[in-house]
Amino acid sequence: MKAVLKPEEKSMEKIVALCKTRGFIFPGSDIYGGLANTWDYGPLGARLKNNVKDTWRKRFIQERKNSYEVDADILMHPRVWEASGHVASFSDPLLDCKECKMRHRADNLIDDFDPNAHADGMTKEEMFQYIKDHHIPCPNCGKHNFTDIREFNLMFQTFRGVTNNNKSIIYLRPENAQGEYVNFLNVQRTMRAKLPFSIGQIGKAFRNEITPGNFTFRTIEFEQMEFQTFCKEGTDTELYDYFKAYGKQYFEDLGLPAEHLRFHDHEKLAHYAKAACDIEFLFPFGWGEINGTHNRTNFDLTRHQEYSGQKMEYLDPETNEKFIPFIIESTYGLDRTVLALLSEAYDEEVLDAEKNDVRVVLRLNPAVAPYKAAVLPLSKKLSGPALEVYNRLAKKFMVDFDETGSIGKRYRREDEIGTPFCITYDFDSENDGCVTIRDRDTMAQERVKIDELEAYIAARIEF
Ligand SMILES: Nc1ncnc2c1ncn2[C@@H]1O[C@H](COP(=O)(O)OP(=O)(O)OP(=O)(O)O)[C@@H](O)[C@H]1O
Repeated sequence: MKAVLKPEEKSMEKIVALCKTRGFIFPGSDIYGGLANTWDYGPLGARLKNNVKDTWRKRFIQERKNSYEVDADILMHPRVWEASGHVASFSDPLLDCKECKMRHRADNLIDDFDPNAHADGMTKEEMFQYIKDHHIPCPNCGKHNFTDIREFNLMFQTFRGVTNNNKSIIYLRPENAQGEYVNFLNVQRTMRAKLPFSIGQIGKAFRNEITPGNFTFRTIEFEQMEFQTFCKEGTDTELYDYFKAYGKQYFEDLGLPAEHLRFHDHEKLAHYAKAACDIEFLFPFGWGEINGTHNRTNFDLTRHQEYSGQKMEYLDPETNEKFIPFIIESTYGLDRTVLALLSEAYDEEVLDAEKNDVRVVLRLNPAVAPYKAAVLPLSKKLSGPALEVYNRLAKKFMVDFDETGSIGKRYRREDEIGTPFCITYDFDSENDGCVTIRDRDTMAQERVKIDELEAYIAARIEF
């Protein structure tokens, strides 16, 4: 069901507040005053996130023949990041305000000043000149007095062993992709996979982002759901177009409406890429990338062959040709997807304007809602049999149980956390073996047999 509020009518402050008060997302290291751009998922946020992972696994691994999941280590051989190009060039263009000492990303300063300026197509020098020519002020203090632009590598370094010397440097991976690429041969051989086949992975990535994050949109630790399709050159463009559309459909299936999604084709491409496109979502703060699809050619495997000395070739069983496959990458930011779902689902419905009665409701797709249902005894006297219903359902689904407060208040609490079905056990239930199910979105109620509850819920939470 569509939200009553439009994206521009939603406030990030209210969404952040709801996330904090209802146990979705807390500031990281909260009791120490927080740590910039880190967030912890609470009981409901962790459920929501896991449910999104489940939907992704279903669409990308389970329902696709020739798709294999891996779970590679975060710490990899340092040569991996030399081969991938991250050591040399995974950096942001930064400058400091000489007046207030605030650090900024040059491309963000320009894009915030004029969204049509396309800073992603500019060199460092062009960005500096643009900022100067347009006299762009510091967003913090309003003055225009910046340092030169410097490239700042985004990889977090750490050391293994006891000495902090160059030899022992290792990196926290800044993307999942390399874990899939270095396992290309292992997966191909063990699964006897034939091209085109895909390797997917869900895992953490780390980037030393210094710019403000817009809640969980930009954090220094985040999770990606990645899908790499290995293919023969010549079939790459068709697969690239296919995965752009597949990704958009996945987001729509999750409940993000087509009018709040758009493709953003990249003008400036990384030196190895043949094509790149983001899927952007309309957040309350504007459009933001939630997915990237890239035609990476055979760059990555060629580089790994060069740096590792291992042949990364595929032997075509039909033609007997040997070649290094092309890769179509489709990468999904899990935290950004969760934030998009929360933003889209957040809604306020005026039930009675005179009494200022506004219902806050999270219209989450039931497939990802933290609780699938809540069991509510009408009176505490009914807690015993209601608990039996709860225990039965809890074997199948995440279910909440709430016996405190008026039934109206309990409905509202469940609305706020997106529980699609409230199951009320009343005095008639004892005699007729039925309960009342109230629908979160329509608030319509219907009487359903307790024995049929499981099938009722299962049919409505399928993805
Ligand atoms: N700092 C971050 N915090 C949360 N999610 C992120 C972050 N950086 C990237 N992602 C997610 O990982 C996905 C793939 O990463 P990719 O390297 O393509 O991002 P990116 O183009 O560098 O993102 P951006 O331009 O916003 O920094 C992105 O589509 C996004 O959803």
